Amino acid sequence: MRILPASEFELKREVEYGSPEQNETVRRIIEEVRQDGDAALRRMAKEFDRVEVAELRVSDEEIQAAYAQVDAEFLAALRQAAANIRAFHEKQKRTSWMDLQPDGSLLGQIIRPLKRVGLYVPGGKAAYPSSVLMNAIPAIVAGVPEIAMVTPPATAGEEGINPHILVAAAEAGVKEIYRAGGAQAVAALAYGTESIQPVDKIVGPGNIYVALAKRFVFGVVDIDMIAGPTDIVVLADEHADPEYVAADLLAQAEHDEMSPAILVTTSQDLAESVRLELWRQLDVLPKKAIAAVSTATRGAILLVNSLDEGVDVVNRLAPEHCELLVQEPFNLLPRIENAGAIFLGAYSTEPVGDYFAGPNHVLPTNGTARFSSPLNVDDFLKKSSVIHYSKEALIANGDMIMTLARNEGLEGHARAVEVRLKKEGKLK
Ligand SMILES: NC(=O)c1ccc[n+]([C@@H]2O[C@H](COP(=O)([O-])OP(=O)(O)OC[C@H]3O[C@@H](n4cnc5c(N)ncnc54)[C@H](O)[C@@H]3O)[C@@H](O)[C@H]2O)c1
Ligand SMILES: N[C@H](CO)Cc1c[nH]c[nH+]1
Ligand SMILES: [Zn+2]
Repeated sequence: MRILPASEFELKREVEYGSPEQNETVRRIIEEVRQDGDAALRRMAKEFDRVEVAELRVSDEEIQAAYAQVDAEFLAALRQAAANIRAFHEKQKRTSWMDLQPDGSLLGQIIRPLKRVGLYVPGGKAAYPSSVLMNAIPAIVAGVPEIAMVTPPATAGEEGINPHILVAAAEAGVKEIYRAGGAQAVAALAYGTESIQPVDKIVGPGNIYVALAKRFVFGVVDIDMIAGPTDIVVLADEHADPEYVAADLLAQAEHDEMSPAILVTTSQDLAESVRLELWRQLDVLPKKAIAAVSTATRGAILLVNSLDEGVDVVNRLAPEHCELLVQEPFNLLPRIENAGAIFLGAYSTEPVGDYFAGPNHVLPTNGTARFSSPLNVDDFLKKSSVIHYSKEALIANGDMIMTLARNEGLEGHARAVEVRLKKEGKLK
């Protein structure tokens, strides 16, 4: 991994989001699914996942049978993670409110769950039961009545949906699951096919094809955010342990060849030792083939003159994950403005958040933490404003409303008020 001054570093962002070829592929896939429905999903399962899919929907029997294929240790850990995620998201719940004014008018906000949402659970290079929980639990806490989940029909060349994914879905309470991945699954959720009813919103992370497809269908349905290839920035001082830093960078670099893993440090010594550690740890990493590409092409070790400069670099990069491996992490916390999730101190390694602590791991990537938030209960709610004006309130404020309407040249708006004031004999 290259070491360079932070001032010389230009992050390779997906400015146009994906290459022209990837955009073209996704456009074609979406069009084919719109035209051919289930047949297109089956064709693409063959083309991209190398499997024949007969039945798109996973049966209840298959879901139950998956329990026999997972061990007790996994199930216990999954259940504890689910409890932690549920407890965290319960705190995000909101309630409708109504405010009665002294003049008898009533203003308020009604909050309702979305009716039908689609969850994308990635599964191309690795299977992500943790992403099932992270997608489904906030939707369930929000009270969404219909949840459809899609996930690729093969993972890492192995045919079939990984049983751990099915068990995670069952534990979370998701029953409607389809064997479809990539852009084609997103298109199916947005437009519907013979087997898949369209949804109101699509959430969940995925690779560049999934992220692009979500962007394409936005407007037909809502989406949560662009949660594409994962990324991490570690801000470390001379007190950080190079073994920990290297391990945490690789933990994200192993997700995807497109995943940036970046160290920002005030210490030249740490920079050198992390580079050595990275070589050592990469060499024995099972996902070496992926992490070697991401660290070489997107990774970097950036030198800064002070932690203040380091914080500025973090805010400029706006990472999905930011680890503060410094002596006093809480001192820096208030200044980290752009980050999907912030991990403080040597023992808060990023996988604690990926799997277990409770906050959501579906997070904005590619610098979108400047304006997007982690997946949360609000993503599954919609709001309606409630306005009730009493006769007294309209009489008291009608003049001002008419003034504003006439200022915009909208006489019809003014008259809708005027007609009422006239009838009440209150026109000044
Ligand atoms: N941001 C987050 O919150 C978050 C969370 C978890 C995972 N992730 C990311 O999710 C991604 C998972 O990626 P993945 O690939 O393992 O699974 P995936 O399910 O996202 O994508 C697999 C699908 O991509 C499609 N595909 C693959 N190659 C294609 C091609 N050349 N043309 C068209 N379609 C193609 C196939 O249909 C395949 O089923 C990683 O980038 C990981 O970093 C992000
Ligand atoms: N780091 C990924 C994006 O936040 C989530 C994940 C799932 N499993 C392992 N990691
Ligand atoms: Zn991860």
